[in-house]
Amino acid sequence: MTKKDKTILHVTSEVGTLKRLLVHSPDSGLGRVVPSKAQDWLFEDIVHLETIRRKEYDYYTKILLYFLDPQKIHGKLQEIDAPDNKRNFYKPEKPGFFRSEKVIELEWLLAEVLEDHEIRLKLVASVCAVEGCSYTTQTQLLDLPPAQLSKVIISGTLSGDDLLFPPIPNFIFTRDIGIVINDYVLLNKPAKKARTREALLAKYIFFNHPLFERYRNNILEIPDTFHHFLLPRDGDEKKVTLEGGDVMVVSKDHLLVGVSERTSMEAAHQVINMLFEKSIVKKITVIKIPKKRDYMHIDTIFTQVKRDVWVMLGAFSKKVMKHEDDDAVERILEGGLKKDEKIKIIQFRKKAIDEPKFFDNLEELLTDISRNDLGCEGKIKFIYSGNNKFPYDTREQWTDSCNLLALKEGVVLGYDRNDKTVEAFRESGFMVIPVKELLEQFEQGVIHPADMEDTVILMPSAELSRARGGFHCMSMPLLREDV
Ligand SMILES: NC(=O)NCCC[C@H](N)C(=O)O
Repeated sequence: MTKKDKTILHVTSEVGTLKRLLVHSPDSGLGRVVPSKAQDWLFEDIVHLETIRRKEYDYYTKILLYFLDPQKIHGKLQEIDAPDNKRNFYKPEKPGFFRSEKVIELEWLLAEVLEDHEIRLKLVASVCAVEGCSYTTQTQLLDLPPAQLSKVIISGTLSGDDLLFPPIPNFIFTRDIGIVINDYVLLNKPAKKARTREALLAKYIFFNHPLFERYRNNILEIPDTFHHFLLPRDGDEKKVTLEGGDVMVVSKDHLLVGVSERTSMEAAHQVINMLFEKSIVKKITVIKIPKKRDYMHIDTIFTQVKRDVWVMLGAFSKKVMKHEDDDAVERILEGGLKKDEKIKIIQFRKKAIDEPKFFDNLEELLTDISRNDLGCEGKIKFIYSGNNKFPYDTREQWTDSCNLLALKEGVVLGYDRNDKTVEAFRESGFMVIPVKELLEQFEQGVIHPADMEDTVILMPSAELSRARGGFHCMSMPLLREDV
C-alpha cells in the first residue's frame, strides 16, 4: 500500500462524506462458531458463511467501493460476480482482490505489516501468548508467508479444518477496534475476552503499518489503573474498558463517550483527561446507558443521519411512545424504569471542567449538538426505531435499526429487515432503495453517488443481524470530509 494521498486520518463528524475506512469481510472463522459457543463469541446465533458473504456483506463492499473508490468497480460488476471468478475480488489473498486504499481490508493491512521479520516475530509471539499456543505452533506460524499468516491469525485456522486457536468473528465490527478523533486514533480496550485478539492486531497495525507512519505520535492508548490490578473487589470498578461503538465524534470540538456494558466509567474518565490535556477536543459528553446486552454501545441506540436528523430508540426519548396502553406507558416512563435503566447525560467542557452540564434525555443533547455544534437553525428531526410503535421499537433496535452508517450527509446504510423504521424514514421524506437496485442504476449510469440525497440504502440482513451489529459497527472511518 502506498501513501498517495497525504491525509490518511481525519474525522471531525459522523456525517461528512466518507473518504476512507477500515473494514473486514466475514472470514472462515464465522463459519466455525458452534451453537453452544455463539454467545461467548457475542453472536446471537450461528451464521451461514456463504450467505453472509455472497448475499449480504459483498453488497456492502460493492456499495462502499462505488462511493469511495468507483474506478475499482464501475462497469465491472458482471465480471466481478461471474461464477468463474469465485469471489476472488473479495478475497485479500487472491491476485484479483480489490486492493482499495479507500475501502481498506484489515486482513490485507495485517499481511503487509507481517512482511517485516521483526514485527512478525513480535506479533506471532503475542498472539501465541494470548491464545496459549505451544512453542511448536509458534515456530510453525513463523514459517508462513505474510498473506497466509494474516489469514491464519484472523481466522484461527491453519488449513482446511485445522483450528489452532479460536476465531475472532467480531472482527467484522471494525468500529470497535479504534476510533479516529480529528487527526488522532484512540485504540480500544475490549470488555469481552472474545475480542482481545482484535485489539492486539489493531495495535500492531496502527503502530507499524507505513500508512500510519505520520500519525505514530497521535495514537492514544488508555492504560489499566493499578487499583484494578491490586484491589480484587473494588478494583473492578476501576477496570478500563472501551469499545469504539461508545465513542462518537460529532464535531471537531465535541466527543461523545458512552458508559455501557462495554465501556467503563474509568475509561471515560481517562479519555476526558487525556483528550483535554492534549487539547484534542473542547467538550466531552458522557452518556451512561443501562448495562444491557440489548444496548451494548451507544451506537446501538442512536446514530446521526444528517446535521439535523438523528435515528434513535424512543425509550430514551422525552416523548411518550405511541403505545396502545397509555397507562402502562406512563407507568413505564415515570415509575417503572429502575434507576440503573435510565440514561444519564453529563457534559464536560475543558475550560470549566468543574461545571458540568446535564441533559434530561437524548433528544435534548442531540438537538443541542445539531444547533450549537453544527449550526442548524430549523427544526431538528428525530426518526425513531420501529416508528416508535411497541413492540417494533424494541424489536428493530435489537436488529440495529439505530445503527446506521452515513456515506455522506443524509445517505445512510441500514438493514432491510427494519420495516417500521424504514416507514418512519419514508414519512420523513427520505428515499428508500434496495442496494441491488441502486447498484444496477449505478452500473447503468442512471444515478451517481455524488447526486444522491436523503436516502436510506437497504442492505440484506438475515444473517448479518445475528451477529448483533449494523453498518455503523461494521466501519471504522479513517477519513471524512469536514461538514
Ligand atoms: N459498535 C457496535 O455496536 N458493535 C457491535 C458489536 C457486535 C458484537 N457481536 C459484539 O457483541 O461485540
